[in-house]
Amino acid sequence: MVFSTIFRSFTTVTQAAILSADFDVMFSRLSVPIMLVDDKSSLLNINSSGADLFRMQPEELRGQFWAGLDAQLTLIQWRQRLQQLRSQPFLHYETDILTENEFLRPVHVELCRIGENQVLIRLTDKLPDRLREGQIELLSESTQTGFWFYNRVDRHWYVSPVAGKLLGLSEGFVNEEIIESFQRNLNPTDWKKVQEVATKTLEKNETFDHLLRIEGEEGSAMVKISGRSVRNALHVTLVYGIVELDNKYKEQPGEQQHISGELAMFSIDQARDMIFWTGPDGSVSYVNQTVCNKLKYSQEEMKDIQVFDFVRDFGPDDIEALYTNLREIKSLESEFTLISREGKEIEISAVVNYLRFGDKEYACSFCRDISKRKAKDQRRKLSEFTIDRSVEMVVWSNPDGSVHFVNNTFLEVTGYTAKEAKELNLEDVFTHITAENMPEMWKTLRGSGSLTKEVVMRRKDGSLLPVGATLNHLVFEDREFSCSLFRDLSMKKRRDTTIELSHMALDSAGDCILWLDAEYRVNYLNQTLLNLLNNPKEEMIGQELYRIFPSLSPSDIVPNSVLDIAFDAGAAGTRHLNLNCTGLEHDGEQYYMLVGRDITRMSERQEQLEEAYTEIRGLQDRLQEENISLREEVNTKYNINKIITVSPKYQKVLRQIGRVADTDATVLITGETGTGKELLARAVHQLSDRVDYPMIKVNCAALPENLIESELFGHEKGAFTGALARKKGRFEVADTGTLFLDEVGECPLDLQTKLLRVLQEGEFERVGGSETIKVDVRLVAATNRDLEEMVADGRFRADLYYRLNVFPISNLPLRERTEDIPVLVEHFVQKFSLKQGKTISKISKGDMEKLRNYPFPGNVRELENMIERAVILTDSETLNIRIDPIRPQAAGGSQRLLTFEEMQRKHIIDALKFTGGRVTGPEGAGVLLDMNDRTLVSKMRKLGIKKREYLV
Ligand SMILES: Nc1ncnc2c1ncn2[C@@H]1O[C@H](COP(=O)(O)OP(=O)(O)OP(=O)(O)O)[C@@H](O)[C@H]1O
Repeated sequence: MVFSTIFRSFTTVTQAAILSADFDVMFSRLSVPIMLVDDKSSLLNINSSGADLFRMQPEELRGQFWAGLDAQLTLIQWRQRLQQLRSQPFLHYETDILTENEFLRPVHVELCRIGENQVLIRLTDKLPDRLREGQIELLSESTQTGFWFYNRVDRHWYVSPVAGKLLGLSEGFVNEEIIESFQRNLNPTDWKKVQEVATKTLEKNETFDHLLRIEGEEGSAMVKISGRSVRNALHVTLVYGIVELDNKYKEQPGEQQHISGELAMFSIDQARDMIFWTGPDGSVSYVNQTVCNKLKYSQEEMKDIQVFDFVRDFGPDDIEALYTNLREIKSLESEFTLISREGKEIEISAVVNYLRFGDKEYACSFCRDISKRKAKDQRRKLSEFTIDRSVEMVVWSNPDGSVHFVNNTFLEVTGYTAKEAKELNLEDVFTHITAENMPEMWKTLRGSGSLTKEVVMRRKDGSLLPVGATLNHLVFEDREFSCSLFRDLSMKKRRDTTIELSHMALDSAGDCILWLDAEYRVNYLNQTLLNLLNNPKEEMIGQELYRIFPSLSPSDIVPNSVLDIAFDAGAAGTRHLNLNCTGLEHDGEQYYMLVGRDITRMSERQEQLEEAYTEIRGLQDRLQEENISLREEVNTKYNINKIITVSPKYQKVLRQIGRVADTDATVLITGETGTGKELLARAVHQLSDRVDYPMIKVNCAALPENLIESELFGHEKGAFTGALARKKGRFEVADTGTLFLDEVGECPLDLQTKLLRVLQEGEFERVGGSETIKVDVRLVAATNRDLEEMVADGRFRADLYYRLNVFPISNLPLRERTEDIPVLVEHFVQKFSLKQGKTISKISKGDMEKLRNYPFPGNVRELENMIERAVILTDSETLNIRIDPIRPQAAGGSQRLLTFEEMQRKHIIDALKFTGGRVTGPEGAGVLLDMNDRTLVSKMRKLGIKKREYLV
């Protein structure tokens, strides 16, 4: 019953408790055979009662396998049992265990699992219970029947005193001597019979009944020995039986009396207790055989000595005091130390009885050797001593909270005396324990077997102390205890605070900190680094280095080195770290610390700076080139900003302009439409000495044939219908300045003749006038036509062509200077954004690439229009541009087919150029285009055409 409680209480014992010294002590103290095995059935611990069943020492058994000791158990069965133990708390079965002498002992096995992988095994010896020797002796005496048995497994003989007497065995017989002694009392024939019977009985499960003549010291007698055997699956384990006098002897009452007296004496002699009869003077009247055996004196020798000779520290005064006491209370219990003949000390516990026969007084003492118990007490004291010196406070308490035991550490820490401590209750000491919650605590403790928590302890002076507590539930000798261990946490708390502070400091450091272990796995990383990685800390600990910095490998981690790395920090983009690597050794382990400074901004600035330098270098180079062509050769009035270019080829063109500008030479600018011929013409004017005088433009293609002459040379009043007043012609207006003849290839042939005259003679007459007018005009002409071809075809006068072609400048199409596209885009975006009041600062890389690859048949004008449209459509910082797919070329011509909108646009612009920007009225573009003025205005708005750009 007691055991089963303990056994069950073990099921709740935690792993920590199993490892504790207390557990070991308790385990070894248990009298029931018990052992602890792991899941591989290896025996971790066994107490001495358990080891006795194997007839071995605990040390010999530890480490052996239960599956080997259990004669019927295989390893597979053991695994099955373990499996069963997962779903049920206990398992029982019957088996045989293999003893040291290779006998099988039948046992009952009880298994229960404790902790994760340990099993507690309780064994119950199933060899038939021995009757207690005392009981047997009683029975023997009253029935005059002797009992005996032979435990074959333990090779243990028991022969009750009556049986011994009947078999004529000598006194003080022990195991091996019994057979020898017995044989001596038998005649050889009987001995042979006995041997045969014994062999048969041990082989089979037999009963026997045998009559033998015993030749004892006190004459011969006929005795009957009966017996039977008990066996297990393999062999007989036990033989037992009785011995009694043959009936014929029993019928003799005198003899019976005699034997009975003898047996009584014999019984006393063989009793386990030491029995002394002593007188008040210290003389020894009688000692039994057990005393002789223990003290190593013979019966005779004992009669010559006094109690003072073998009881330590016991003198005449003591015996007198003892008798005084005995006469009054008749019986007393006391402990003495006996000294054997060899000087060995034997601790005894004695029950001393007072006997009086006539005038003679005796002290009859029944003494039991308690040396073993004393040694145990000694051991207990030693463990208490050890507990007292433990750094942990130990408190054993009862279920009502009253303190059962405290160690010295507890007294030192709390300031209580040992006496005061005994009066304490847990609720006096721990702030969290109250009489109300105590039952709950015990319930939890019983359920889980152990509790660990941080609590606050109240010292005697009322001051509080944080302690770490481990409470264990233990049942010892049928009593429940809580065995609690407390550790002063104030130091730990202080250390924890320091650690916490250091962690906070590391976390709030501006630098990224990463600790790696010897395997280059993450041991710690601070918050700064975590913020960059954007991953939970738990996921990062234990990870390999590349998970943090993919570009780093363990071989890069060299103590005292500095590394610059870039890594992808997700949403935060690419980050640049400057890492300092340090190697450290702690507790014999190697660690590496990487302290990284985020130098992303610095790197970005560096990159920006480098970009800026490159740009500046580029600008410098460009400026240097421009300087050569423009600043050195061209006058300072030249407005370089209006001509945007980075193309070296185009700069050659500009250098030509610079060279010819301040001469009076006629300049012929050729090139595809929209390449900027007019821009070059204006540059020639601006860079010439005539810059302070007007540059007058005449678009030869836009002038109606009937008006062209009067437009160029002017007319007198009434020269033709509608000539209401005299009007100066463009040549006259351009006097001392520059006349720009745009699209000169479109000039009608008769006009070409008149033009030639002006160019050759520098004079002309107004239409309808006779006055010869002389003008000083610098002529710049431009055309997108191949004049040479026209001359060859007779569509252009050769002499005029040579007159114009004094200084030919061939303008480049945009597709031959694609490097100008990005700068022109930027220029136009800026120009139109400003106009539209927008802030557009970006263009996608893809769009820019598309633009660079676009052939721009309409050249810079087409690009300009494209950008203007895009700016109108853009509502963000990034230009929203649509690059039209390239359209086929117009059949037979060099120009591509214009869209309907482009065509309308070109047509309106041409009209505006002709009217000098006038839209409405009799001289407006509406009349030319045969369009209602309001329709034209709205069309222009829709197409983004500004009349002021065409005002002359
Ligand atoms: N290098 C340049 N830098 C800035 N703008 C330019 C450049 N070249 C041309 N442009 C612009 O392109 C548009 C067309 O230029 P321009 O009228 O001079 O060309 P064009 O060759 O005379 O055309 P067309 O043959 O149709 O008369 C104008 O708005 C002009 O300012």
